Amino acid sequence: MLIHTSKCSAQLFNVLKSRPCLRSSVRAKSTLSAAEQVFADPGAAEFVAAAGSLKSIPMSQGLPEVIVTGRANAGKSTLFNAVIARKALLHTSSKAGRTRELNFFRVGEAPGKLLLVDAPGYGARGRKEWGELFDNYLDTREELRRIYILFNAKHGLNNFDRGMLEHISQKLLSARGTQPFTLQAVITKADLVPPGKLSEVITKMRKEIFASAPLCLPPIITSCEMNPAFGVDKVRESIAQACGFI
Ligand SMILES: Nc1nc2c(ncn2[C@@H]2O[C@H](COP(=O)(O)OP(=O)(O)OP(=O)(O)O)[C@@H](O)[C@H]2O)c(=O)[nH]1
Ligand SMILES: [Mg+2]
Repeated sequence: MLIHTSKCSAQLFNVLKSRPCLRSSVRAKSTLSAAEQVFADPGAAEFVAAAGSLKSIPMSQGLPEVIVTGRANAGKSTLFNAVIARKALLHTSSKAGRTRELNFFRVGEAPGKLLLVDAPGYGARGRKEWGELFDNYLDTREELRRIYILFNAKHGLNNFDRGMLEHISQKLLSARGTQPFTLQAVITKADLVPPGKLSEVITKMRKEIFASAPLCLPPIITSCEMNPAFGVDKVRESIAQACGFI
């Protein structure tokens, strides 16, 4: 892991801000206030349920939902903790394979504004049954508004990632040509790439994502290790928009 001195963080932040293709990660003032309102009360967020099988997926609460996916250890649970501004509502670990069920979290005071759904990772450390559970959820959940697919900036995309992008792409359009939910890419752990290489790394990942999933929304770049965390406001804004608050 790179050690990030404040000078290094400042340099990284400048790279992130200056690149046109990364500018989407910088605050969009016009829409931020609505997103800020949705996530204004971190203390009100609550764990709702865990589902290890299709049968145990909780009844819909009529709230819009977004789900996260990505290879094991991509930073899925950490990102959702950052989004709701809670340190450890979701369990994270340096060991891949920490999240093993679909975990539902309510945002906002009951009855709530929306649900965040944390999912187990896929790839070499994933399991077939987790993939089936994830697919079942996508195929049946009418409240699903957007899938967030995360890629570690340090590792780039591998064949599992490309396969997952292609797989989800097939579900993005219904037989009638409508889009029941959308797909948003997120590049995590930007702090693990040397600032001088970040633009090149992100440009390459962006092209690869588009090649496998042309309908995927262009990546939001994040780092939850930077202080303050980078790009999380943009993810909040994206969730609020997907769920109809903007
Ligand atoms: N350097 C750095 N580390 C991060 C970042 N985000 C998450 N991590 C670390 O990456 C590790 C994995 O994070 P998790 O959030 O548990 O990852 P996950 O994708 O939920 O993992 P599984 O549940 O096992 O699939 C933890 O040690 C986190 O602290 C980031 O932006 N930068
Ligand atoms: Mg996790």
